Amino acid sequence: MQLTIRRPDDWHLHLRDGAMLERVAPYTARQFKRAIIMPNLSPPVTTAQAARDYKSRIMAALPEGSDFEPLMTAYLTDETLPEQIATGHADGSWVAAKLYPAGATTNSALGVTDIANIRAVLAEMEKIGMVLCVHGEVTDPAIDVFDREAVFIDKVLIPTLADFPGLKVVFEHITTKDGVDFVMAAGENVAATVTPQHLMLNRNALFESGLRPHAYCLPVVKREEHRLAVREAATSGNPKFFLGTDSAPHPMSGKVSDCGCAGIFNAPYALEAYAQVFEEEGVLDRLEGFASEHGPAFYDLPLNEGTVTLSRAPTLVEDVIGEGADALTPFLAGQTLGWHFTE
Ligand SMILES: NC(=O)N[C@@H](CC(=O)O)C(=O)O
Ligand SMILES: [Zn+2]
Ligand SMILES: [Zn+2]
Repeated sequence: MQLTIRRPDDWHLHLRDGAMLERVAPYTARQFKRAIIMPNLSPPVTTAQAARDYKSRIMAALPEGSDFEPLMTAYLTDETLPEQIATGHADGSWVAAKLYPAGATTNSALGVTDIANIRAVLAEMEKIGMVLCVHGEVTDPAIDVFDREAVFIDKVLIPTLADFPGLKVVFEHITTKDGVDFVMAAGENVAATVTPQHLMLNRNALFESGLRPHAYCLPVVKREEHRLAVREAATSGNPKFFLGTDSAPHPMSGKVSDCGCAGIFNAPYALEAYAQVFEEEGVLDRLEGFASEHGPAFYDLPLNEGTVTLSRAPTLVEDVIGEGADALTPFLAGQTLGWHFTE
């Protein structure tokens, strides 16, 4: 049995830089035509020139003959100017801007400390129809880590959309029923991406017979009721929900440590993982919309030409890729998936 779908895109991806970029880019380029490239490098991608330079480094890291297309993003800070964002959008340097609440996740220290500081930027983005990608978690240490997404909706998203009702927002990597309900109730200008891990894991995975650093990402995986709500939304066929892996590689030395980094490296078998979820839900016919159609429609980009094919054959995920301190543990390491990506 084979499943052929229009070539998909990844609407939330970390490719990193330098040697790591060279290692991980081929995995994404193999499965996806385009990806929204997260700007949380160190230092972050805050200028159009930095975005163009980073895009060149990504292109140089692609395998011979690849037609993969990186879609670049701007990292918003308290100092970002509206005209800077608009100019980079108009000249094609970036397609979206990313809001990291300062301190919320990996390399977010220079993010936005208060949404009030970027009001002029948001007004400009609303005017020009530019997408705002959001890491939707509050950073208040008084808020339980499992509640940070839900509180962000009430404290930040709802008031921001009340002020900028036409702003296009992608609520990235949603993890909760609260996130699902919010996106469904919002206007057509609000959508969400969904990762494989938030479809497959609940918070028990963090502690399964011991502490599991490779199941740790942000937003942290939640209770089963939330996983089920996210799964139902992603597989419902609703065009507000689309594929964004949030593949976020960290070397072993970063993951397995006294203070391990957040991030799951799921790029190598991303489509196989999503296909498994859609098959389990009995809606394989909806995978194409989720993976290849809803995202371009929201971003006002053309659908990809061509197809990819998955066959109904086992794929064993390797335990580890590479060696020593630099090794990468892929998502679902050591497990067998029911689908195999062929081309
Ligand atoms: N998702 C993660 O756990 N980590 C991401 C950052 C992010 O997307 O929040 C990373 O860059 O490592
Ligand atoms: Zn994030
Ligand atoms: Zn991310």
